[in-house]
Amino acid sequence: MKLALLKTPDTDLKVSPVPKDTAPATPKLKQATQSHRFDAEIVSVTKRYAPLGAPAVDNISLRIPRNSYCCLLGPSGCGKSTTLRMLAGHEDVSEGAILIHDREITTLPPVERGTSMMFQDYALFPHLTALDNVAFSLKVRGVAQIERRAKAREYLELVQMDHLAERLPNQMSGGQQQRVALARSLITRPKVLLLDEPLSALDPFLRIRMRAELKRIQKELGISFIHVTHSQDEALALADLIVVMNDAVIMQAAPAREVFETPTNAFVAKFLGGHNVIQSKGREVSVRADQCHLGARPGMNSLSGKISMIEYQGTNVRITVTTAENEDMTVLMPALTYFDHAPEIGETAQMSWEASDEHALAPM
Ligand SMILES: Nc1ncnc2c1ncn2[C@@H]1O[C@H](COP(=O)(O)OP(=O)(O)OP(=O)(O)O)[C@@H](O)[C@H]1O
Repeated sequence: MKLALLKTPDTDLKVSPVPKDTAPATPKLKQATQSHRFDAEIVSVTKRYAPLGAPAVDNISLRIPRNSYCCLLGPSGCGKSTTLRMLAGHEDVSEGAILIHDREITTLPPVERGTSMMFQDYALFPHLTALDNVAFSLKVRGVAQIERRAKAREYLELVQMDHLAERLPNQMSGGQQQRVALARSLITRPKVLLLDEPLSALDPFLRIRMRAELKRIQKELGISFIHVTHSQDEALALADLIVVMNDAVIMQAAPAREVFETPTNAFVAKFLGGHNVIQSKGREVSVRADQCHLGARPGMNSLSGKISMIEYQGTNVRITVTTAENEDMTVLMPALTYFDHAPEIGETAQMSWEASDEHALAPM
């Protein structure tokens, strides 16, 4: 590949301090309209940590449309963090190219790429207040104190932490530190924000609250966020674009609803959960667990097995039917229906589904 061909005229390469005229008293943070088609593009990128070893990322291509919330989702070791680190410039690309706003940045140092990274452990400076932590990168860039503090306040307001501006990190909760870390990574006005498992250190309640906040802030700023996660729920809740990875390659990249409703192959269907992968009339299909029923029904396809697990989930009950071939199938039924005739573990059961709810899977 001739990477030079991908270069576009550079109008925004300089690592300039935030322009002086962009520090309004009230936040006006949305980025100006620009003409690029994609916020980020990955073009046939491969990463090999060892010259002869298996690639950690193997010839992946991805286009992230403007103003997208993109989640990189996949099991441990599939190459998500490596992809993120290559976007950030923390890891060299072995082959291929990366573009941000149509400009090739493959070999540029992190600070010149228009990206910013928010780390899992927040990495705040312990001796600096929230305000000074957020202002820090502007200080490094030579922005005057009054201006950088005004700007830092604006970003603390965005993450609803302005009331704790003078607190040190050890005087803040994990969730509050995370908001400060988010403000700190946004103050340089990145074109794309990279987030490596940003919610994993939070308790489940806070995680759900923060993910709503992340989505709000992403839409408010009008930039793309690329967020690495192991969590299917998190990706489905947040993402405009879900990128499912496995074994160093992209299995599917599509809007959340499309990935859930039409997984491309058995890996995606199983990894997302909520699907049964079934051999039906000589082909492999997925059927959503909430479209499967307990008991044989006329005109429907069915299989038989034994009920091996019943999990009460509040709104729904999740019932596992284990077949003679030792395959676990799931029926997700409304709790109210379940309690009408509560089946029990060990019972022989039929699982049925409409042929029209079958979704054909591509061979892997
Ligand atoms: N610095 C490194 N040197 C050598 N191999 C590495 C390095 N970093 C990652 N790898 C390998 O590259 C592959 C992809 O790792 P990566 O960290 O990108 O996966 P991941 O999907 O982010 O996993 P996790 O969810 O566990 O963080 C793995 O096999 C890993 O062992």
